[in-house]
Amino acid sequence: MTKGTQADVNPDLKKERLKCNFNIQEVTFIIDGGKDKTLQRKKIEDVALNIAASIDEVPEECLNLKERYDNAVRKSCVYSNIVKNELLEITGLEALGSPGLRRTADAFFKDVSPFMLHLGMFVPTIIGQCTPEQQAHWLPKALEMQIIGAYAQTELGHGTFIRGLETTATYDPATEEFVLHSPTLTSTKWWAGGLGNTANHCIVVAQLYTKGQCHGTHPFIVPIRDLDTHEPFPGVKVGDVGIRMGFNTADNGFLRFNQYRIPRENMMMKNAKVMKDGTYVKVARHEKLTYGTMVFVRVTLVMEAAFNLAKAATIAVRYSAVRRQSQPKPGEPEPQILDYPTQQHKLFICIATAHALQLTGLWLWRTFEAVLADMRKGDTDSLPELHALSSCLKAVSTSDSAALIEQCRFACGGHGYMLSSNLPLLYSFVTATRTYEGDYTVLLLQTARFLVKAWEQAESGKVLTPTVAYLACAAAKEKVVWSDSVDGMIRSFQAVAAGKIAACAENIKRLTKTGTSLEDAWQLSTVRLVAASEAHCRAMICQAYWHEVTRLTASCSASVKIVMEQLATLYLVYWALETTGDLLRYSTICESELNKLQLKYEELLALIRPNAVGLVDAFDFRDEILHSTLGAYDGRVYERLMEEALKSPLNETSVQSSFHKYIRPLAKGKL
Ligand SMILES: CCCCCCCCCCCCCCCCCC(=O)SCCNC(=O)CCNC(=O)[C@H](O)C(C)(C)COP(=O)(O)OP(=O)(O)OC[C@H]1O[C@@H](n2cnc3c(N)ncnc32)[C@H](O)[C@@H]1OP(=O)(O)O
Ligand SMILES: Cc1cc2nc3c(=O)[nH]c(=O)nc-3n(C[C@H](O)[C@H](O)[C@H](O)COP(=O)(O)OP(=O)(O)OC[C@H]3O[C@@H](n4cnc5c(N)ncnc54)[C@H](O)[C@@H]3O)c2cc1C
Repeated sequence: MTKGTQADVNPDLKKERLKCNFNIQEVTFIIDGGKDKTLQRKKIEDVALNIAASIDEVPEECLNLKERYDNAVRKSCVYSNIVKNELLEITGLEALGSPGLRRTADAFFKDVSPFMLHLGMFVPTIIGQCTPEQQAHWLPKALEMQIIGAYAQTELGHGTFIRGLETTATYDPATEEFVLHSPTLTSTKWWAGGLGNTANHCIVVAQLYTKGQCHGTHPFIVPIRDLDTHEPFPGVKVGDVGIRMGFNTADNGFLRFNQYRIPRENMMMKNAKVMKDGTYVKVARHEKLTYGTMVFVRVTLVMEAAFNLAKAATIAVRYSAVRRQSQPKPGEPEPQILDYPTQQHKLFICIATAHALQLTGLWLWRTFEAVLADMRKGDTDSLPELHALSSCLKAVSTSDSAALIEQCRFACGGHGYMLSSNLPLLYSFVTATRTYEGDYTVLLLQTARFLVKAWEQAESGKVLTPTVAYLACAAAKEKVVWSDSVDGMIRSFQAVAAGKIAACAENIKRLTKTGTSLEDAWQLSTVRLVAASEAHCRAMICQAYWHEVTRLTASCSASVKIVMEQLATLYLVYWALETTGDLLRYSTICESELNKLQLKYEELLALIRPNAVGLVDAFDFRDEILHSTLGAYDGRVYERLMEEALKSPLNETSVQSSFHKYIRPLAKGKL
């Protein structure tokens, strides 16, 4: 963070920091995943952010669309040189996925880099879908930025239903080439980040045809523009998809092929091959391994959701400590808005959710690495559970994060609406995560498939995988008695999830018994299935969050343990109160226990209040990364709002030319 001199800091924020009763650094280490990780992140931030060339003279939002894109490309080039020359030196390939890199990217780009998908999906797909020989060919070029890539899977007509993609890649053994073709308007590739004007290569997901037979979708690396002139190759039509709600510097593009040829070797052949004579050979043991990049990105998106929510919470909590408004007690000074319990209700759940998602995200990452290690040995048994886990966690984390970032904006009143607060841009960026890399509903329904199967296994007494092991108790019809202890609350969330899954399974059974097809019975149950999947995910987050807090604070100072447990308990109580209908239905909770729970929640708000600023300081965001007039470390909110306002192009002259052209003639009756 950029601390400045103490003299510059807003006096209310100074007092807040004196009130904080725990060691902030210890909490930072927990959030980062360990002291070593914090040190590495800070080193990456120091190296990257010392480069002055990235600083914008005019705020990004004051530039027109084309200027914004050009500026984003300029900064992307500066930034990729830093990554290539400095950061990869520090940590090797690991730097690409490091939180340090993710954070410094935000210091450079208030919106999104047009290179984001190059690092975020093009490089990971090369690593995940290429043979070692192919990797040796493509990876150095991509890391050296000799080629820039995008990931074009979605089409105008299909995003969710991958099996319905229409782009074809037909093998021609005579020339040992694939012929890429876009047979219809709806087969046009659409949305790929970096594709519109920036990328010269693209991973294209297309239906593979060889020897007259379709083998389903496969990924190909496709050169689309000349490396020197950057002109699209003949047979390639590429461009920008038009202005979007956010992501306007991400260069999302469209792409069409007209019988466009690429060498056979450009098929990514780790999981399936086409031999020179056109023979198709399946290498992978699991049907869905070509979906691997999506699983990887979904796993990373859970921590991405935590990261963005932590930024919004930092902005809103610091602002709420500085802002004073209203006079609840006559004759007394106006209170800091952070003193209002309703404001605490809006904001403390944001801090707790950022912790919950970060710690669950770290746990998910370790699970992902373990599954990858198994798969390297040829064992794909845990892939279905990873897919189920990553699908629901991606859906719920991105949805919660977007909703709570918007809540942070509301919590900042009118000033939260200013682009200079950074909350609107943050929201437009994060709300897209609910859709991309798998829509919310669609992913919850993927998890639901796994849950219904697990329920059937539980009923027949089979051994269950760890994340659904709780279903065994429910299948044995063991009644859960409500208790407001942490374990009691987690057990009750699990009972809710189990009850909902059981109701779905029963509904499907009932419908099929009366002659409805299984597909129709499934469709008729999807509203319940989504709810069951969400309940399962919530129970899992509660369990993982509490488990991680207990584990990680075991060797911490007592005050850190207390504040971390207060936050985690707040998360559980908040969700119990949000889902009282479910708890009344599936546990023994009653009116008096609900009243007790509400009191407990209000007590927790009061307990967390003195540590609120300390808790957001522990996220350890430098001002360059927050980009916010309301959230800077020194709390000079009003000064910064005024400084930013003066940068508006509309303040360059005291009279606009439109006055002479229109307003004056209008007043004189001459228009
Ligand atoms: C310079 C700056 C740098 C800064 C760096 C900053 C980094 C920031 C981080 C962010 C970067 C990334 C940005 C990303 C931008 C967006 C990119 C995209 O959207 S790309 C586009 C993303 N697009 C999407 O996400 C599209 C979403 N759609 C889909 O993924 C699929 O169509 C589907 C999964 C919904 C269905 O697939 P379908 O083939 O129809 O399958 P069925 O339903 O018929 O199920 C059959 C069986 O298969 C099973 N199974 C399924 N999947 C998997 C799996 N992965 N595994 C295992 N199993 C799987 C399933 O469980 C079932 O099993 P069972 O029950 O039978 O046992
Ligand atoms: C900012 C942004 C960046 C993107 N970047 C990329 C990229 O780089 N590369 C890329 O390939 N793609 C990219 N995408 C595309 C993205 O992956 C898709 O938009 C996403 O997967 C959703 O698919 P869709 O647009 O087809 O939505 P649809 O599937 O058409 O969804 C519309 C509605 O239908 C519902 N629906 C669809 N199917 C079902 C079902 N089976 N059951 C119940 N409801 C259903 C959905 O829940 C949703 O409410 C990007 C999208 C955005 C917004």
